[in-house]
Amino acid sequence: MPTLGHALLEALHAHGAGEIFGIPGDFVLPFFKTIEDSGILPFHTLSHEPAVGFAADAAARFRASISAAVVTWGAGAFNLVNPIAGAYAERSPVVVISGAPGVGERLAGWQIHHMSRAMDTQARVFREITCDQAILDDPVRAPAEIARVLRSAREYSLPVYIELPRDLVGAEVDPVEVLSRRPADPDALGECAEEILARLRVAQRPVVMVDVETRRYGVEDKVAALARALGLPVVTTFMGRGLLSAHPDVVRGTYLGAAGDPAVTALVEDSDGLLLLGVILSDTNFAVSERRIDMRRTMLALSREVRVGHHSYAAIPLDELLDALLARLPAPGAAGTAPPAARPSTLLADDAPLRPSDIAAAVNDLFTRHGPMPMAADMGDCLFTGMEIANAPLVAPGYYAGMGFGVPAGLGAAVATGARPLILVGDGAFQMTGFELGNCRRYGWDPIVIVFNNTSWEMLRVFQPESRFNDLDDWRFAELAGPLGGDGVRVRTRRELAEALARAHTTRGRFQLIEAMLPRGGTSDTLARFVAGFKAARERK
Ligand SMILES: Cc1ncc(Cc2c([C@H](C)O)sc(CCOP(=O)(O)OP(=O)(O)O)c2C)c(N)n1
Ligand SMILES: [Mg+2]
Repeated sequence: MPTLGHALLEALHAHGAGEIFGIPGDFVLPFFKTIEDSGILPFHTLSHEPAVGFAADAAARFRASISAAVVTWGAGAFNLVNPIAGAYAERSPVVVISGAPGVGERLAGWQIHHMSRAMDTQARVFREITCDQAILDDPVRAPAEIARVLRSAREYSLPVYIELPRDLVGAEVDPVEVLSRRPADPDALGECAEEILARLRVAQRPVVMVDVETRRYGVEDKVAALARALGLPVVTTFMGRGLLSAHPDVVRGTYLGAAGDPAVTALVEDSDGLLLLGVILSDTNFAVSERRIDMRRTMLALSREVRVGHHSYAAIPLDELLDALLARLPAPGAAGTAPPAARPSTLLADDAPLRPSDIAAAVNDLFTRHGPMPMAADMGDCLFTGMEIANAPLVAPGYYAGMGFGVPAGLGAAVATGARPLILVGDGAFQMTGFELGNCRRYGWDPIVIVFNNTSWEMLRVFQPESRFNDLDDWRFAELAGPLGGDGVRVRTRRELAEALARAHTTRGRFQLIEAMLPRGGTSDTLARFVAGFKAARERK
């Protein structure tokens, strides 16, 4: 019989986890020992638990599978709350595993170190930001508990919580079985698919909009096949930027309402048959709409439910819905109807001072010459600038909007994809988690990192220009790169940026930090339009 620690690791692997991120502590040392000795999953320690959460979240997004964040009880786990709240908001199935006091210790009656209020306080906190939980305090029940929780993570594409008492890691248990995901009721599935197709057929201007769940459930190819079979255009949401990047013949662009491409905005807002696949109805996706979306003419598949107009079908997994729709259509023939994506802007490499949109142009040129890199963006103007980069795979906190995500997410991308990532991060966000780059050398990661250094919390300044607290000091990040194991360069002009990016691209084995100096008060074109759209939408209310 395997030990509980082994069985849990084997179960993570069997359910699709590809790696573990974590930081040990005395309550989780036995499990970390099992992780290290067993070699069942590669594991990477980072420097602060928020980064562990962000890296695991990004790995889950790029893998379209579960990932694991392993921490100690109390001080470690509570550091994980914010990234897991963000993973819940953006539907990323991170498995949180927290070591915990042993079963015997809990009965001793002491206040145990790392405890905040009570023995179950931590579990109660995580109950609010995970879809399922298990306290593995009984070796007999533990395998079934693990199986149930891991199935929940995969079915709902949401984080789950497992608490592992340190004195049971070596307990003998039965192996964990892999429970199959619960299928839809065939009749309900058929009725739902036929109703959607009937509505799309009578619509004059049907459109498909995709968001994060199409990545989480690995159905981007099926969505592209559906669009081709029906001859429909596909648009992504702000959060869904980078989706279907392998299918440029069907993707018309990203819907940003008043802040986006007017042709894409009209496509969505004039549509009389909007099929929303995995779309989160959030303000960041829709608040800058020039006109409200008519929900009577909208079909929304999200969280294993399908809403058609104002009635809904329960327990309809997104992949099964797509299979049911495709089964009722002729095999997708020719390529989609999207015109070739407009060639993204290219950089005029002259001595003009840098603006954020120049960074997008420089990255577009790099991707055109050498192919796209997996991207991670933080919150801030770097994310809006990212909307101006060609539709390449991108992870970003587009809805939860938590800063600190970018650098750790880029490290998670390096592990999950095995490719060299490009990280876009503002100076404020870099102050939060940028130092995690110090972990690159021991793992051989060599991301290219572009720091948008405007010595400012610029996004806040755009909303409230009169506040002086948005002024940040100049931390001279490029000079910090060397001691952390990378190379850093500060650039001020478009020519310097182009040269630095070319040099970074040919330098492997060390992270490359390009500190782009930007003026306070200047933003990307997209952020300027987004804020104007947000303010206009607020005034309309
Ligand atoms: C963890 C955290 N703290 C605070 C915020 C609020 C906030 C923003 C959002 C609106 O809530 S945007 C922003 C400034 C970002 O500064 P920087 O990284 O330098 O990027 P840029 O200068 O491009 O704005 C803050 C502080 C946040 N989103 N996440
Ligand atoms: Mg800034």
